Amino acid sequence: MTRSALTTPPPDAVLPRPLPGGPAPGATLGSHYSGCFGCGEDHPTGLRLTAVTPDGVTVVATFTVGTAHQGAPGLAHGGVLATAMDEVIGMLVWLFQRPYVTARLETDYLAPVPVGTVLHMRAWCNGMSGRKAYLEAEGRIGSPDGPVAVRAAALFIEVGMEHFAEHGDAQAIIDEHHEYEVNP
Ligand SMILES: CCCCCCCC(=O)SCCNC(=O)CCNC(=O)[C@H](O)C(C)(C)COP(=O)(O)OP(=O)(O)OC[C@H]1O[C@@H](n2cnc3c(N)ncnc32)[C@H](O)[C@@H]1OP(=O)(O)O
Repeated sequence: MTRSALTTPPPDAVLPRPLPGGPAPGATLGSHYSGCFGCGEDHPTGLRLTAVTPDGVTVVATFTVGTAHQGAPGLAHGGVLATAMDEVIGMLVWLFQRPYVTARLETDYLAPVPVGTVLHMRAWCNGMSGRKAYLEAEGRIGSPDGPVAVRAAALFIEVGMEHFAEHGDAQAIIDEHHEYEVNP
């Protein structure tokens, strides 16, 4: 992965460990919001990704590229592929049981992805330091060990629930996830 210093963990970063009460190995991770473009089951044109965590610290997901996702005729749009990378990384940070948002996303496109492709994605964390999580993802064509078509490195920042209350609709999150409180 061509990664900038901004998405490279510092020497003091630590690797995450599975958290008590987190999903069991092999568990499917639910959507964080039903209206989310990346994972929401109610979104009419979204990617509707679902992910599985094999071990409590990484996630895998598949995304079938459809005609709604084209850039060039017959080929996936690069922005849609970046969205898929952002979302699978977002599903990974959900395992940390604290709210994070994308601060920076870097993407390498290595091969065109035709419509009809099943993209096998994997995301993992390279280290955490304070509020910062340094993350990486890849998408492979056709199978978990197929050719890599897209790679991403990201910096996510932990925020409080007030981030969503101040800038968005925190109540919509709380309505779906009763474990979250805006002013705990
Ligand atoms: C519970 C429901 C979960 C739902 C999840 C949904 C996830 C999403 O939708 S993400 C959407 C897209 N992302 C966003 O909208 C985020 C927009 N950005 C922001 O809100 C802010 O810039 C935010 C929160 C990332 C950082 O702001 P703030 O909290 O004030 O922190 P700030 O002091 O600026 O930065 C903290 C550290 O991160 C670094 N940093 C912040 N942004 C970046 C960046 N883009 N690149 C590199 N470093 C950065 C800062 O330099 C600082 O580093 P240091 O501590 O070493 O000085």
